[in-house]
Amino acid sequence: MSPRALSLLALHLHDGEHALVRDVSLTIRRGKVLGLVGTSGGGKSLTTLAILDLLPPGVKRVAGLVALDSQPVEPATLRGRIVGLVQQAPRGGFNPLVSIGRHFLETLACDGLRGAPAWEKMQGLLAEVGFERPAEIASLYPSQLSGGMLQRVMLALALARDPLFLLADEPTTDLDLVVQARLLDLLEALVQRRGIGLLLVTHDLSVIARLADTVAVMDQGRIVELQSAHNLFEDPAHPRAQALVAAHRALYA
Ligand SMILES: Nc1ncnc2c1ncn2[C@@H]1O[C@H](COP(=O)(O)OP(=O)(O)OP(=O)(O)O)[C@@H](O)[C@H]1O
Repeated sequence: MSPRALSLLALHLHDGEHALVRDVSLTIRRGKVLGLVGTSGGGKSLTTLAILDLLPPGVKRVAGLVALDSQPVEPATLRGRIVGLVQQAPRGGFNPLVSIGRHFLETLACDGLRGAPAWEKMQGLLAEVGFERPAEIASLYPSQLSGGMLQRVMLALALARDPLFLLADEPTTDLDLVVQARLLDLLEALVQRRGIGLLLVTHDLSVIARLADTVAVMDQGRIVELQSAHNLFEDPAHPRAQALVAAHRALYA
């Protein structure tokens, strides 16, 4: 049976001088959205990257486990096939001299998919993220697409190997509100249609209000609050969570 839950257990990250992430445990469940919010520099991105063992040089995992349905796994083995990754500012995530189509073909070749079946799968993926003329998009180069289009292409690439879980780190930052709303609709549809478990990292509580089932609040490398999205807005317990909700209400109430 395919795994239902992806967990991070008691993660500690260190840069040699300071603890950056302390005792962080999280569980992402299939068909659900776990929001990860908090102050800038709180440790959200490093926590996300640790799930796939993609930490930057100088940052070490000194303790902690990644598990699928409570069975410990080697994080690097999850990349792409079990867990997809979508990051912010997609332009830097593409090779400018390589067409969109070739980006897909290289990813699909990881699973031995080539030729006509690969083209067919690529067109299906591009259609799934809302492109009406997938073949045309595949022929373009990254510089010929807008930021919002590239973000959708990145999402389609993250789905190329049919992952069960998706890690999305600030996927809507830098997009205009209309494009943001479209991307959030798309993520919600993927969770429902494919039964993907989504970790959604954001500093924007309106994104959380729109999509998350459960929310973890991070502050200075620790999770200081973990509860349902509804309760976070109604009754935030930790001062950091209270400050985030108050700031959100001041902006949007
Ligand atoms: N390569 C690195 N080497 C050393 N320290 C790092 C490195 N990358 C990040 N850090 C530090 O680790 C801490 C957590 O950073 P991280 O990027 O995970 O925070 P974040 O919550 O994602 O912030 P933001 O919302 O601004 O993206 C910060 O103090 C940051 O300065």
